[in-house]
Amino acid sequence: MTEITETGSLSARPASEGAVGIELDEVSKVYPGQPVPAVERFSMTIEPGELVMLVGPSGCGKTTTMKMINRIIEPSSGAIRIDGRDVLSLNPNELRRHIGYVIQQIGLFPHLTIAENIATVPRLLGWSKQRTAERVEELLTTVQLDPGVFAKRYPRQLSGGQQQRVGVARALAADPPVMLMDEPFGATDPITREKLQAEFLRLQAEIGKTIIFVTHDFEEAIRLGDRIAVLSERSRIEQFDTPANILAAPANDYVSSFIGQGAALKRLALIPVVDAKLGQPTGIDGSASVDAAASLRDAIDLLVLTGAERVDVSDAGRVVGSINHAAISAALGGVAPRIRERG
Ligand SMILES: Nc1ncnc2c1ncn2[C@@H]1O[C@H](COP(=O)(O)OP(=O)(O)OP(=O)(O)O)[C@@H](O)[C@H]1O
Repeated sequence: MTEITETGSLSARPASEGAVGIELDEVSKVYPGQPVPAVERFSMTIEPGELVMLVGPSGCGKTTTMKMINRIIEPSSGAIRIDGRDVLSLNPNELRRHIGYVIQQIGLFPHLTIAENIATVPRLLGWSKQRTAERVEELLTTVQLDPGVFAKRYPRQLSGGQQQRVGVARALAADPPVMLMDEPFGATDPITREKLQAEFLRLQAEIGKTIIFVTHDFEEAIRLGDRIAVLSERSRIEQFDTPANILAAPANDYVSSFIGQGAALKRLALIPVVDAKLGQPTGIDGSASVDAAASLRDAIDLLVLTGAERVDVSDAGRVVGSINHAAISAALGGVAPRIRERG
């Protein structure tokens, strides 16, 4: 699997060694007293190490679908298997210790320090003090919070974005093979949100967990997901595919309306410059250049910004060709976007 990082470079994203697949088989949920199911016969297979985004409007059943996986909500019918094992046959508490869970409200315990919050599951699992302390330190560093500064603080002494990072660290504490994330960055301002998304992508490139991520933000789904499931009422799957394929060929009007304006521009963000047919270098000394590993959207950006007809493309500081509008259009129409596609 390959993806483009926020800096525009391509990177492999291996599934972590312990990553597991998840299967949902005709899963339904009817809340007591409700005439219609909140989720109706939802089926999906998620590959080990895959990051699947569930995207859909408010009330369509995203959260219910996800919470059935760790049995915070019990399904009314259907089967759920993690690594081939029937989730409904497992002890729910035991199950939840093996599934990381991050939510928008973060849910840190206010009376516990950051270190104690992160240590919640290791403590339940009976880890030694030393092993727990080492893990806490490692995780704080992973989510880019200095342990010396933050370990002993209380949640109220952290900003929203910092608290959200602690939420992610806490979910990762016992190295669960599966992570469920419910609008984890929803409550943060746009700048913090983007930063958290970028950090999260970097982290996932390292840890390769199997992740189900709920969002109502299609842009977020495109940016983060290996595959996106676009859901309508009762968690009906309108399309389940890679971001590139959904943008290139929305299955129906419902999906198109979700994509909104600017589908071509959104697709450009997923295609690397090297996928376009490059021309000869401009030969203009000191002219602006775009990195070969950056996206075609970056190339368009530079063309618009400079007003040039053509800009150079560089690789490791060396000019390897040039790109213009025509080459970018051709890349959109002529080749299948390959970023984020499974390979
Ligand atoms: N405990 C409950 N009892 C009855 N109905 C419920 C309950 N929880 C959720 N619902 C209903 O089930 C449907 C799906 O809710 P769910 O929270 O899964 O949607 P969602 O897509 O996650 O929405 P949002 O994006 O607003 O969080 C909604 O119509 C909701 O009103």
